[in-house]
Amino acid sequence: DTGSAAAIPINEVDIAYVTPVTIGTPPQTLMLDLDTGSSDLWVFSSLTPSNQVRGQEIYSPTKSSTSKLLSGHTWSIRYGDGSGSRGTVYTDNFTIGGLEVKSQAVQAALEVSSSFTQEQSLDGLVGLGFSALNTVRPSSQLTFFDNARPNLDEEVFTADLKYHATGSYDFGFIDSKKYAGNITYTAVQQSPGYWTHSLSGYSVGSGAFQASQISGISDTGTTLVYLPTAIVTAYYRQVQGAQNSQYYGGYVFPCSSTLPTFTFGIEGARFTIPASYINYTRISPTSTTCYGGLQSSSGLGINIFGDVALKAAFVVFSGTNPPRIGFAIK
Ligand SMILES: CC[C@H](C)[C@H](NC(=O)C[C@H](O)[C@H](CC1CCCCC1)NC(=O)CCNC(=O)[C@H](Cc1ccccc1)NC(=O)N1CCC(N)CC1)C(=O)NCc1cnc(C)nc1N
Repeated sequence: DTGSAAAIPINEVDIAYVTPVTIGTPPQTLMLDLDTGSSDLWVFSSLTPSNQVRGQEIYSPTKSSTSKLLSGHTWSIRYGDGSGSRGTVYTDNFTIGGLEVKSQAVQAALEVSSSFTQEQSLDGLVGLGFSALNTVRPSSQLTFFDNARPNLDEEVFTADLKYHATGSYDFGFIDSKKYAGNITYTAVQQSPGYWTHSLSGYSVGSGAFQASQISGISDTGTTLVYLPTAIVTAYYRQVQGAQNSQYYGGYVFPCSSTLPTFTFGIEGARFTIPASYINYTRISPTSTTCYGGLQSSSGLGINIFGDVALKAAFVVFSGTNPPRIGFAIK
């Protein structure tokens, strides 16, 4: 089997991407954020208090003839940005881009934090990290990818995220029309459950490539790129008027400043993030100060290759044994 579905930016600065999925019988369509940085599939539901729902589509298990309560099971998740949710668990038929998993664990929210309530374009998440990170107790549940894997033509899914445009996620095949040249693979460390791998180095603008192993996670659920302070300061040293603002919680600069590109290595291959991706957003609609798409990871305890980096490449998440991740130019 295979599947292919759109990855649609939820706002004008690509803060996140959502993908249409269907749940249950008859199918209920929700827009979910496919997130390689977590492993819970959870949705706004008919059980979510109405004062916590603001425009989101909801999953109603009672309206699905194929839903089953996974009795005695609960879940509770906390994300890197402090947001979180918790609830109960059903199994039901779940489809992404024509690929169906029967009796997928669908985690119905009984409570969501305010930042989820405020994000009306996001109806939940599909965790595509390793199942070890799943928070359902007393028995953890498998991700959509782990459930689909035995029936996939190839044990892969790919991410083709785009800058200010709709991209795609494919399951079970690698679409050669979506990239140029070769795919460069590198090893993945699957513990504790993220897609953890190393960059082989970086360069700023036309500067020399600095070879150095930089370990981090490729995370479609994180908007920006978070790298070691030394690298980030070297980057913003090239930006007129840039400063690391306590007030804004990161590097900001005059929107009129010229930004260099940022290149990262995967083994021997090189991928360049255009300056426009790193000129992430104005700090307010009328401001002339802009917030960078490249920020320091100090304080996170982990480097994160988020959407700002991933949208500069075609990325193959390979569930083979051992797992690996591949990058290609597009
Ligand atoms: C089982 C837990 C699971 C693995 C969890 N995984 C993650 O946190 C990574 C995961 O990819 C999550 C998935 C997000 C969660 C919010 C909703 C969208 C998806 N990523 C993050 O939390 C990264 C930081 N957040 C982000 O990058 C969010 C994403 C977002 C998008 C749209 C709307 C709202 C939020 N972006 C922003 O808040 N932005 C606003 C500010 C702007 N400057 C950048 C964009 C984890 O590591 N949790 C451990 C954890 C707990 N507590 C804390 C405090 N930190 C933690 N790391």
